[in-house]
Amino acid sequence: MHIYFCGSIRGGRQDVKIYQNIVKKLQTYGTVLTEHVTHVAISEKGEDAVSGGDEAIYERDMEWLAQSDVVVAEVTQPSLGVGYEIGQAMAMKKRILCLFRPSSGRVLSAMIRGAEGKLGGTLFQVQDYKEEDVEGILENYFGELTKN
Ligand SMILES: O=c1[nH]c(=O)n([C@H]2C[C@H](O)[C@@H](COP(=O)(O)O)O2)cc1CO
Repeated sequence: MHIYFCGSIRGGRQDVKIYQNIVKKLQTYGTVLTEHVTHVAISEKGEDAVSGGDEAIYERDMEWLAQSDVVVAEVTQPSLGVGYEIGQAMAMKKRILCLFRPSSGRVLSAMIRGAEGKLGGTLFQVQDYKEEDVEGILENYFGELTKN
């Protein structure tokens, strides 16, 4: 299974440790195409080791998104890129799980929360979670997926 993980980069790197935990768990279910999102060496300036710059990053990521079987997005730290990836993934009719921590004190964008169910059935889901529950949430989600 190919998994596309979305997490904030230029939107701010505050949650990078949480991304690491999520991706570690995701790697037990398949290949995470975007593991770099969890790298502490990538600052909020973005990747600087990609020759071809932002255009190459965009093209690589859209290609990975197209290849993915499931998209998991941590949406607590607001990020234009993550919002864009989710919109594109919806247009591609991908299976998408958005994870949000209400304990952050933030209120999730209506363009994400309000899109729940819009692809029909459970294709687009938003799940509120606490950090300590994330493994169980992913176990349930991927358990259901592999049943189908
Ligand atoms: O350097 C990058 N590399 C990269 O893969 N991205 C992608 C993956 C992330 O899920 C998302 C983060 O978007 P943003 O940088 O706007 O927070 O965009 C984004 C950047 C920088 O915008």
